[in-house]
Amino acid sequence: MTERVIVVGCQFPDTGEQKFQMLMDELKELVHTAGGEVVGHIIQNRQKPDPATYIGSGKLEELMNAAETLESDLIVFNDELSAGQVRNLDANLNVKIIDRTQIILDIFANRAHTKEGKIQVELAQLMYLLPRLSGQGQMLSRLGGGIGTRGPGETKLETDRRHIQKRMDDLKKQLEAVRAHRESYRKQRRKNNAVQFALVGYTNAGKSTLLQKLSGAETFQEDLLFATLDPLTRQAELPSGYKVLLTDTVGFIQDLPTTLIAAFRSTLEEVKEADILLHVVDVSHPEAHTQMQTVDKLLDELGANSIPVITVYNKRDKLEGYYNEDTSGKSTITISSFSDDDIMKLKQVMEKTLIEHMRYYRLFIPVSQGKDLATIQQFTLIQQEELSEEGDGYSIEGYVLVDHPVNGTIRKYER
Ligand SMILES: Nc1nc2c(ncn2[C@@H]2O[C@H](COP(=O)(O)OP(=O)(O)OP(=O)(O)O)[C@@H](O)[C@H]2O)c(=O)[nH]1
Repeated sequence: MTERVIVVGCQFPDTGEQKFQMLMDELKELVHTAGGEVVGHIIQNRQKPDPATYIGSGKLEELMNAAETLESDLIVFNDELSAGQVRNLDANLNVKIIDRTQIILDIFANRAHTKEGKIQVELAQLMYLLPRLSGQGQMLSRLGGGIGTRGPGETKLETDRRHIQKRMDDLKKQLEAVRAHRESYRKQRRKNNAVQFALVGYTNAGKSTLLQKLSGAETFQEDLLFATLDPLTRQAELPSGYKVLLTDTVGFIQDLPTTLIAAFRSTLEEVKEADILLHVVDVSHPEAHTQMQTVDKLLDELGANSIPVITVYNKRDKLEGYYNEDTSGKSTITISSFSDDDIMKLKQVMEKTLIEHMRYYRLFIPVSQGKDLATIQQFTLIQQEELSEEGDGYSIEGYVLVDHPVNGTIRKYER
């Protein structure tokens, strides 16, 4: 059954008209992603939120009427509500009420597919719930199912504060264990010296689609926000045949509640591990510029601002007319993920950017050294390989990561 949803938002003086509109539109998309249907919206201009009911009493009455006339099952507020506000609204409205954080949590809960993702979602849900437990009776009676109540932790939520605290401690321990496991995987990767590209970008920019096109592998992808909750890593082959790793990351969103940023830190930490970032931008989105700034700001906060970035303006096919390409000197490319030609061009830019961070080598290797030849072919980016006229060996030109163990083998034949 599709829940009928009314969205409610307040515009305060410090939120510009445009930003407020964007946040409201985004909330509607979030409702859609969570499986609901927006049947109405109520907005109010206020100096500050009403401490008791968030919206003013007149608006509350309007909301009560709308909820009845529109036969809505759910009201979603475009902000984080306090426990008191929820309690007071609950007392006036006969409909389930949730806030922006809860709907994001709900979507995360539905999307988590790895152990780490599930733990993080449950932890974030409990962190959200804990300070709001005072009005327990009403809070818990609201957990009747549907949007805002789903998730790995849903049955465990019906328990007291102490129990929740204990559950959180357990989850944190589990998370540590999962992270230790991932850390060992990272060490392995460093040992193999595989180059890692990470896809970052605003939610729905097309990261999962690009990961799939670049790697040729099947990955989960759909036209819904947050299709990607857990990092996904795939292998991709650059034009020279050099193999790199590509990691997808969770989509950024404006004003992501801080509790969520903390809970999803490890997903975003993948970003810091990357050698090069692909910042995917939906160039057809009217707010593309603001979205880019949001991503840049969050990358800054993560301490990932020293990693080279290739800006990928995606969905060029949705643009009418010519898109004026950025010529600021930064690595940028405008593509459509659906064009094989564009994907090839992007791979060329990726290879070019990567080469800037590698060492050039030139060598001659006798045909008798088959094992070394195979190693060099596997671990370096080869630009040219030619059998000598005498047929006794290969001349090879290429690039190698400066700290890769294969440098030892290369040096034996370099000239
Ligand atoms: N027209 C057009 N649509 C695209 C292009 N690339 C991706 N899409 C569509 O955009 C939607 C979102 O793509 P995803 O790859 O799921 O986006 P994402 O960035 O991974 O999204 P999150 O997981 O929410 O962070 C899907 O419907 C894609 O088919 C493109 O170049 N052109």
